[in-house]
Amino acid sequence: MTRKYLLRDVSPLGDGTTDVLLADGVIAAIGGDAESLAGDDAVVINGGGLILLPGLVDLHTHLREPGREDAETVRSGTRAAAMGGFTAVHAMANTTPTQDTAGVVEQVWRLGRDAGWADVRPVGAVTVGLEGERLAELGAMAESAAQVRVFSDDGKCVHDPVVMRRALEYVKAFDGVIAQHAQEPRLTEGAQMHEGVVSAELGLAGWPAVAEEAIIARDVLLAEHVGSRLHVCHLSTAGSVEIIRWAKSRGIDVTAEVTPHHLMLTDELARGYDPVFKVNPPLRTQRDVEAVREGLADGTIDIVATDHAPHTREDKDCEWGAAAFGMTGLETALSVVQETMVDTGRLTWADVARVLSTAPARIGRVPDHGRPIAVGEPANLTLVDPGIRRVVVPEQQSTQSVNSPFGGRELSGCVIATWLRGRATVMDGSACDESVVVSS
Ligand SMILES: NC(=O)N[C@@H](CC(=O)O)C(=O)O
Ligand SMILES: [Zn+2]
Ligand SMILES: [Zn+2]
Repeated sequence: MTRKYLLRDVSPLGDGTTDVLLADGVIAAIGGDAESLAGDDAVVINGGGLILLPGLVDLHTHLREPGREDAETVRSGTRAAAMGGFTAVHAMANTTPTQDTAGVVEQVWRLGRDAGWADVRPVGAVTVGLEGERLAELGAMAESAAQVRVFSDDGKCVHDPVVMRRALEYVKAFDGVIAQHAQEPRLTEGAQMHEGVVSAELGLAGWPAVAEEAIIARDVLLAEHVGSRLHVCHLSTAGSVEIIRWAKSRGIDVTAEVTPHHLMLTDELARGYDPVFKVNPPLRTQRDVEAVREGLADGTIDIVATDHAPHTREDKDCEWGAAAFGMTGLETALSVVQETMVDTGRLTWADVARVLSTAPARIGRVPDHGRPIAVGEPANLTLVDPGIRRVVVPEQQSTQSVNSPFGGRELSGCVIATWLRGRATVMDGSACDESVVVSS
């Protein structure tokens, strides 16, 4: 039996205020009868001004287990997810061993279930060992207990067009989707950062926008040709937004994600040679940042996904050229979206629920998440205080790694509480310095 929670005067999707009762794992009442049905034993949260959202769903998380438990584990990564307001995460396949068999994806799924912080949906590798040659056992992963629906060689691009075509065709049988890390490998050999004015000045090898755009253009045409569903990971350039806009206008079944860091940060940050800003795809220009914000606002880009990529100090605290690509993001994603998109008037909180919960749940075919806030629905929810301002301290986060590009920055908003099937995974506002009054 989970406890009952009475949320007084909360604002579902930021629209009006009401009382919400959580009991027996579901939303038991909204409005009038919530108070009377609560009884004496409910935990009461006085939520004046707090926004209630469906639990966030991340389509792109690196949990690093099995293989790199020194950077993150399923337990530490999903705890970070809960702190960030997430109730479900997709665990990327670039683990060691690779998540390319039913056995490995079931292991990751089970670790997530046992940890209990958030539902873990393992992503299956497209090719054996992410090597881009032979298709992995996609059907067996789909039919396993992990119920894999998203397949990706993320970290690497499925660059052989025949392999990509076969994968797109194959996953139709079980309503799966191929999530492509769009990076033309020959155009990015040795690349260290975005190719442009700053890379030329710093003398670092450039990762041109066309290396991303060429693969996206090819893949939307392949998806159209075989009538399959395609998802584009961490889209980062203005040109990519244009291609997706064109593809959608033709009716091609493509979805796309942008990361919080590509919504906020630019390649100017590389000037300090601090590898905390080294990521794949690289931070781009202000013009690209404007384009991805606009694409997210007009629906061209479907979702925000974190690409939470924890790395150890050994792998990050070195010279730029030797450092690993990647940055953490689960505990700052919602704040970055609030600051770049809500506080600027580009998205409403209902839109935030769409881009961070409903749409990723739909793309990943995740049951019980991304649902409306309505009586009878599973109580997968997060409660947010948009009024808080907080400085990010990576060492104090729940993720085991400290490679946050937002360390030392002040951000808006903080998660106060998160519920997974009616059980509180975050309750004391521990993700921020302030908390709402909880009495029981
Ligand atoms: N984003 C990154 O820079 N790194 C990711 C791989 C990836 O998402 O491509 C990682 O696994 O570290
Ligand atoms: Zn990637
Ligand atoms: Zn990734």
